[in-house]
Amino acid sequence: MLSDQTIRIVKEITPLVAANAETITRRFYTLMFEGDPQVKAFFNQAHQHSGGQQNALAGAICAYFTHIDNPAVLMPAVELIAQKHCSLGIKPEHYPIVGKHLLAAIKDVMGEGATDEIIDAVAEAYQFLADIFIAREGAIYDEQQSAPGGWNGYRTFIVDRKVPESDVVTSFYLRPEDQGPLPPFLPGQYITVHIDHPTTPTSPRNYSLSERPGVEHFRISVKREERLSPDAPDGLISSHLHDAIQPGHRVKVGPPCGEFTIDPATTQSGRPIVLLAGGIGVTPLLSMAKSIVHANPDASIYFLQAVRNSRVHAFADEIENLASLSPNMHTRVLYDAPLEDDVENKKCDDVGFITTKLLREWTPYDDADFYFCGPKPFMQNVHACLQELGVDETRVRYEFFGPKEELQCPMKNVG
Ligand SMILES: NC(=O)C1=CN([C@@H]2O[C@H](COP(=O)(O)OP(=O)(O)OC[C@H]3O[C@@H](n4cnc5c(N)ncnc54)[C@H](O)[C@@H]3O)[C@@H](O)[C@H]2O)C=CC1
Repeated sequence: MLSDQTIRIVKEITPLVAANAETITRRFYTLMFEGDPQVKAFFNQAHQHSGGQQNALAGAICAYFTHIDNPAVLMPAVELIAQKHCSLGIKPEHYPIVGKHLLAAIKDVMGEGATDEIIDAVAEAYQFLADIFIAREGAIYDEQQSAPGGWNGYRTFIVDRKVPESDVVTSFYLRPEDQGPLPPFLPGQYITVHIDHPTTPTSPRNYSLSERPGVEHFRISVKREERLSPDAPDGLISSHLHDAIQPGHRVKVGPPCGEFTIDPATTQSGRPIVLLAGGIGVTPLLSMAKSIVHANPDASIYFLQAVRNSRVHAFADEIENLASLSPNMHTRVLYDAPLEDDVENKKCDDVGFITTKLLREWTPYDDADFYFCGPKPFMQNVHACLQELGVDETRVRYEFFGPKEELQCPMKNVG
């Protein structure tokens, strides 16, 4: 338990820390990458470059400090972060490194305001949270290792097949080089892929599994992200996967992780499931839909795919084929930038973005569980529509690829 004094001090400094949180986290990453450059390998530099990682950490610190007297409300966020940490191979020995540089960053930013008493309180609070993460991550590593076909760290996989799904999305079918079994996973989970880029040292990347569990391969479906400039880290790995990784090549893969999941068995209850996919956010939702249909062909599923147009529309046939196996699966396709003959050729059901009206008319919104994934503006839009329909937050789940972000006001989704 944290001491009362620590709780009191942390509460007192929370407004000041919140006002300076991003300055603190930017300073923190600078100090850590200078002082302990070996940890840089864990961090996607595209997320550093965009500021997403710094924002996510700032949000996490603010949330923790705000709820310091009731950390139980942080458990969903702890689970999300613990799963990401395990996907990257974060170990107990990394926590003192982070703690040291975080305290130094707080001291730097707060200056003389950071008294010894304050620094001691923050150190105690940090250690308390670190111990929670270390315990949970230890349990996840144990589960991964002991699962049939499971492992810890990296296992070598062979690219078996490479299948274009649209102009921008390509699927990679991966099978273990050792020909051993694959572990079970929950639909919605991601794997970690580590490839050595020929010119640039890079960190591993998470990709959602787009197939259901129980088939003989893992499948990831990767969107080619735009390279903003030749030096920018954005799109470095996705372009390399598209251009250079071919069938027969080896990649290192970390075991399935992630808490944006659905247990197909729960769909036996008859509650409808609404899956709303924006762009490449379709990948975890496709795995969910296939798993549910496999477990319960009669399940009530509403699968909406929002994409720009037919050129970038991945999995159109796969989703239609799936719906043909399931009498209660309803599909809908929205294009917001249709090509000239897309509407005429009935490639989409509607033109535009998702609206409250569409969800009201097409989904059993007063009863269903909602899962959505897509680019941030898409998720903000869906979230606002669901709020307008009065859908309770307990029936709403969504996932950000990469560092956690907020859909609404900061800290709203932490509890
Ligand atoms: N959950 C996550 O964190 C996800 C992040 N992304 C990232 O977002 C970026 C764009 O992804 P793409 O697949 O190219 O998506 P995209 O830009 O093609 O958009 C997909 C669909 O989202 C909807 N959408 C886009 N902007 C909207 C807005 N302002 N309001 C309402 N709806 C909107 C539209 O229906 C659009 O067709 C990529 O960099 C990708 O990595 C993509 C999917 C999931």
